[in-house]
Parts: sequence; C-alpha cells; structure tokens
Amino acid sequence: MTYITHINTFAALGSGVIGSGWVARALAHGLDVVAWDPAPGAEAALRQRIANAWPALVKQGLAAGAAQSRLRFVATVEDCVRDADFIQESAPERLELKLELHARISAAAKPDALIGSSTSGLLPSEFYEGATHPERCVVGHPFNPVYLLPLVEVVGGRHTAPEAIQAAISVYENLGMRPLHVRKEVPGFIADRLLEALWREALHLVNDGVATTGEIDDAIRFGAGLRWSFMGTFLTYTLAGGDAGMRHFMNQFGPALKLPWTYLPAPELTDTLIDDVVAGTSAQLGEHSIGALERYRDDCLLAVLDAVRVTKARHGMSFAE
Ligand SMILES: NC(=O)C1=CN([C@@H]2O[C@H](COP(=O)(O)OP(=O)(O)OC[C@H]3O[C@@H](n4cnc5c(N)ncnc54)[C@H](O)[C@@H]3O)[C@@H](O)[C@H]2O)C=CC1
Ligand SMILES: C[N+](C)(C)CC(=O)CC(=O)[O-]
Repeated sequence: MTYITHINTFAALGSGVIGSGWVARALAHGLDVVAWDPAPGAEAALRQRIANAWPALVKQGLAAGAAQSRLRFVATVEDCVRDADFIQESAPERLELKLELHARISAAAKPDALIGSSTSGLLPSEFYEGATHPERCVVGHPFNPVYLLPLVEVVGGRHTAPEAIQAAISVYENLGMRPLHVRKEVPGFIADRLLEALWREALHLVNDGVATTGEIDDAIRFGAGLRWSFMGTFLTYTLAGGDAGMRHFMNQFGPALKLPWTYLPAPELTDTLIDDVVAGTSAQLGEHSIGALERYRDDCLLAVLDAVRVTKARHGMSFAE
C-alpha cells in the first residue's frame, strides 16, 4: 500500500494550543488547511492564534503562496477530512474521546490519507482500535510551539504499517520538522518520559520547600537549558568525563545514581548498560575529538547566549530576567 505524501490539503481536528500550532506550520508551508473544533468561538480563537504566530513565521521565512487566508474552518469532522491529503488530530487527551473521534475520522477519510495524532502519551494501539484502515494511523507527537520547534515523535501501533511510518516521516520532514521514530510503543514515548522525570522532581522540590518554582526554572535556564539547545545529555556527559570520555564519567558519577538524588528508581548499572552507553556515545562522537567538540559546544553556547541577550533586549528585558 502507498500513502499520500505529496500534500496539498492538511486537515486539523482540534484547534487548541497544539492544533493551532499545526495549522500555523502547515499554512506557513504553503498548504491549504481545513480545520474543525466543536468549541463555541473556536474559529475566531484559531484565527487569532495564527495571526499571533505569523510574525515569527514571516521572520523564519514563508513558503511560496503561504497565506493565512488559505485556512477554511468547517462544521463537521467529515467535512474536515473528506478531501484531506494528511490528517492531524489534536483533540483533548482522553482515550474514549480519541477512540470515538478516530473511528469517525478514518471512516470519512480517503483510504490512503495518513492520520496522525498529537497525543502526548496515549497508546496508538488503544485509541486507533476502531479505525478504518488502522495501518495508515500513527502518532505524530509535536512540541509546543508546533510552528517553530522541529521535533515530532512518530509512533506506530499494533496495526500500523512500516510504510505508513516512513510516509508520515516524509510528510513531517516536508513540513520542516525533525521526526524521531519511537520504535517501541511505550507510555510517554521518549521526550515526555524525560521531561516528566524532570517535572516530577521539580514538583518534589517545591513540595519539600527546597526551592521556589522561579528558582527551579533559573536552575534550568541558566545552566543545562542553554546547552540542551545544541547538545544532548549523553554527549554533554561524555565531555564531562574529560579526555577519558563516557567510561570515566560512568565510573565517577554512576554511583551517585544510587544515593539517590531523585525520587525516581534508578536503573541497574549493569556492565551491559555501561557498554551500551559507551558504544552509543562513541558513535555520536564519530571522528571528532573531545577538544574539538568542546570548542563546538563553547562556540554554540556563546552564540546562544548572544542570541538570548539580543532578543531579550529587543523585548525590553535585561539578560538576568
Ligand atoms: N499542550 C501541550 O503542551 C501539548 C499537547 N499535546 C497533545 O495535543 C493534544 C491537544 O492538546 P492541547 O492542544 O494542549 O489541548 P487544548 O485544550 O488546548 O485543545 C484541545 C482542543 O480540542 C477541542 N475539542 C474538544 N472536544 C473535541 C473533540 N471531540 N474533537 C476534536 N476536538 C475537540 C477543544 O475545543 C480544544 O480547542 C492532546 O492529545 C495533547 O496530549 C502534544 C504536545 C504538547
Ligand atoms: C505537558 N506535555 C506532556 C503535554 C508536554 C508535551 O507533550 C511536549 C511539550 O511540548 O513539552
């Protein structure tokens, strides 16, 4: 089976925070967009959100023919999806609601139109259970604001065809995104599992009176947050091991996982796990030396710091705010 990957018409169901972000991204890429949301006043709210996002999209660069006027708001699910080449659902995070909605969407859609859900963690095998042609149904989990952040996690369910995953990846790439195929259908996928661990600890810190929410946010935005924009945790910690890299880092800081600093259970640091981590980070290092990556990291940090400073000043803020 082949799926539609050359998209002219993008359908968006649910036009809240995430749905409106998808609409903005699709419009900025020069597509026709059809949207549906059952809430009273949803169309006006959507158009307002798009207008608010548009200056950033103009700055980023619009595709030829991109226009806010290419958005059409319709009255039913069926009108929204009937002629769509690609469908993205961003309805509330409730299993029963998504189950019922996807049965309706998939029954009315073209059989070769891919269907993506923005869910943050519900499992596609569960909420696509009643779908027609479930083999073309995937999760495409985006990050807020959807019109600027590139990451989209692509997850298949029990019935999803491997070709549908590849086709969805190709569609998201054409929308300027950076798809990440989550190969196992696990709750929270990859990114939210990481974010939730941080979030849970942040709430413990507040609950225990250790720090205010502002202090906790400062702990992120003046430290790890700056480097996370260009280097992930594994490679960052490889550099933190000095010239000896990840194996030295694991020897030195691995035992602290058992103290424990967090309220979450730590994984067993088996030889296999350490070897896998070392092998993975070695592959990430490739031909680069630690020194070269340190220069790259520092260069990036300076550029990010400068960008943040200049942007804050433009908005009337000091760097420390
Ligand atoms: N807010 C976030 O940071 C992120 C949310 N998501 C996911 O995106 C989805 C939507 O979340 P948000 O946009 O944050 O929620 P939201 O509450 O901002 O928007 C949900 C929209 O769905 C509409 N709606 C209500 N019943 C509906 C139905 N039966 N069918 C279609 N639409 C319906 C509501 O009127 C509302 O406009 C959820 O699955 C959520 O897990 C994914 C990534 C990030
Ligand atoms: C809070 N959240 C789980 C809905 C967040 C996400 O899913 C991704 C994001 O934008 O942080």
